[in-house]
Order: sequence, then structure tokens, then C-alpha cells
Amino acid sequence: MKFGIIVFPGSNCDRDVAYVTRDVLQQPTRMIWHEETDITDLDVVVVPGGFSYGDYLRCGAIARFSPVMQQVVKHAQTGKFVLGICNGFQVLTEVGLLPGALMRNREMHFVCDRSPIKVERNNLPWTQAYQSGEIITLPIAHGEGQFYADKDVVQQLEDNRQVLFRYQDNNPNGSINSIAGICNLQGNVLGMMPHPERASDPMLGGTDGLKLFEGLLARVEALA
Ligand SMILES: NC(=O)CC[C@H](N)C(=O)O
Repeated sequence: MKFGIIVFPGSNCDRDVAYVTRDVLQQPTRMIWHEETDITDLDVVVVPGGFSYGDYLRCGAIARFSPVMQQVVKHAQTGKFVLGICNGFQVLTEVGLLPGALMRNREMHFVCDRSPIKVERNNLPWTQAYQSGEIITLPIAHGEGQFYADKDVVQQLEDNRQVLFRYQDNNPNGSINSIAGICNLQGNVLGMMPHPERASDPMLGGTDGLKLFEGLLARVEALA
């Protein structure tokens, strides 16, 4: 299963993701500079966290115009997997692969913490290695993580069970319905503010994020 990790000027979690896919999971992994235009060799595209283009204008607003993003949209349209983590989630909403927007956190400052997260649904590859309703702990680190969408869009997300991750107990950024991660209707595109790649090695204090990558791997291997 081949992973590609998009690198924009200002990305800073790209190597953390590569450490998990290449070193922990032993999967072929390619770093994709944002100017590349051929990513047809990939099974999974990861749009990683960071501060693409220095977060100018709004997080992800400039990165979404990078040449590679048209290819990421095509990749998603063919049903292949796309994972956006934190800044990656912001980029995916900006490019229209996911609905809604990520606004400044409710308290208007950057939050860096570990947060309890509820896994809402486990019948998709992303979450199949978790129990439905399982509470996991994942690191969060963002200034613009407050998920917002119009009332009817939120209702559709809930009705279609597109909310895969929800903040439990606290709502660190004021997200509507405590939404921490959503997928598209087809389920092949996931965006989430918490960082599973930073919780994939016991040395870093937790492995709750590793199951997300393992679930995906199991699914793609089953299809091969
Ligand atoms: N860790 C991240 O990807 C941060 C995303 C973005 N720069 C923000 O502050 O919201």
C-alpha cells in the first residue's frame, strides 16, 4: 500500500506521518512536493499538519491552489483514500473535498493539548480497528480548529453519519456539535483536527492514533 504525503511550504507534520507509514508500518511512502502533478502511483494521499504558507489569509486558503491539489481532488474522485490532518483538514475544506470550514478557536488562541475523542462509527476503513463509541486520546495543536457549517449541512453530516470523531467532555475549540473529524459521503476522504500520527508510538506517550492507519492498511490489503 503506497502512501504519498503532500509537502507545502510551511508543512511541519509531514515527516511525523512518514515515520508512521514508512518506519512503523513498513509501507512504501513518497514525499510529494506541492508542485508535483502526477500522483497516480499512490493508494493513500495524506495532507499533513502544519502552517502551509504561514497560515496567511486563513489556514489552508493558499495551499488549496497548489498544483498538486487538482490531482488530490482527482485521486479522491476515483474513490481512493485521502486523509487530511489538522492543516490538511483545513486544506480539504478549502478545496471543497469536505464541507464546512475551520474557524479561529472559540477562545481565539492556539490550543496544544491531549484530548479525549469519541469514535462515532467503526464501519469505515479509517475507524474499523476501533470499537464504536470508544474513547481515545489524541494530541491536538491548532489555532483554527473550530468546525463550522450551516445548520442544514451539519444536519446532513449527522444524518449521514459522516462525523467520525467527536470531542468528548470538553470542546477545546468550540466546534459545532463538538465535531473533531468528518468524512465525505462516500467515506474515502477524512479530515480531522486531532493528530493520529503523533499518537502512534509508545515512546510518544500513546498509540491510540496507530489504529487509524492499521485499519486503513487492513482494508487496502483485503482489496488487493
Ligand atoms: N498542527 C496544525 O496543523 C496547525 C494547523 C494550523 N496552522 C492552525 O493553527 O490551525
